[in-house]
Amino acid sequence: MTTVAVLGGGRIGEALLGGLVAAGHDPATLLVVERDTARADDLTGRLGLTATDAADAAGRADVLVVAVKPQDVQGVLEAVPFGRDRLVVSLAAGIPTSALEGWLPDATPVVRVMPNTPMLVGRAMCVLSAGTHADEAALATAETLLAAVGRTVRVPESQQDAATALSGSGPAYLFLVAEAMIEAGVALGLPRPTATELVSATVDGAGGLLTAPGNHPSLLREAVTSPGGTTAAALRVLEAHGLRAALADAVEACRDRSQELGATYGA
Ligand SMILES: NC(=O)C1=CN([C@@H]2O[C@H](COP(=O)(O)OP(=O)(O)OC[C@H]3O[C@@H](n4cnc5c(N)ncnc54)[C@H](O)[C@@H]3O)[C@@H](O)[C@H]2O)C=CC1
Ligand SMILES: O=C(O)[C@@H]1CCC=N1
Repeated sequence: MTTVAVLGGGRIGEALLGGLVAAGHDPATLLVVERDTARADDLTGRLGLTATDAADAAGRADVLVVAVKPQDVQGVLEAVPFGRDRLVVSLAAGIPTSALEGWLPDATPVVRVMPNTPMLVGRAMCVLSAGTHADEAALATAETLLAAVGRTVRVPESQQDAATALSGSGPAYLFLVAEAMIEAGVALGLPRPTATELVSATVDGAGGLLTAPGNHPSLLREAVTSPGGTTAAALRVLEAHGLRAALADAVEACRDRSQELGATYGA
């Protein structure tokens, strides 16, 4: 079985490790490098895996997953003593494969991934792009790993900023919508726990419909909307307030910010 070392046992690192354990990956083949020792102890206690240092991880792992904050990636990679070939899978937002390759020994295969936080419940959308030296086998290895925590899709690296604007940051847009709906329900007199349950179940159920094979958002919206009915009254207001334009501008702003962050790493 592939030995995987995750550098950074924070939210995303824990989600990946927890997903791999839940998917049947032998904890004896999972390593975490986490500088917060209390956190490392918590992870090893709960997941049965091993906490170690970067040198040991680099010596033992076939795949090194980078799950520290973007500003910590260079330091972490440059501290790793690379003795043999291994695949590096980076989950760090905005850092191009060219920068990652520059911090690693020549010809290291690198796969850049934009995950999202539904990884915490095994329902991530992970968007993958191969670096210069990552061949089909390297991409397939990364996909197999990430399939333990959700879905995967490959894109050319030039599309990573746009992908970030949809699936990477997208959960936050939907949580904002959920918050606003809950507040609106409370304003109409619903108890907060009831409003929260109604909205959470609705978002979950709508997501289930949306991801069912053959469904399309326009058709699903039509199916809810009786002519002259309640939904039509609500949609008219949303359109009048420019919901589509607001989302288009938000996605573009996110893409632009992702490009700006990438430029600081030489993208
Ligand atoms: N939170 C999100 O929605 C998304 C996050 N990402 C990316 O995932 C990565 C991780 O993000 P989070 O898990 O949210 O961050 P986090 O802050 O929860 O976790 C990072 C962990 O790395 C540890 N760490 C930092 N430097 C270290 C070092 N030198 N050696 C060992 N451990 C070290 C920290 O103690 C911390 O536990 C980031 O690069 C972020 O861009 C990507 C997509 C979505
Ligand atoms: O907000 C951010 O920068 C990160 C990247 C995608 C989601 N969170």
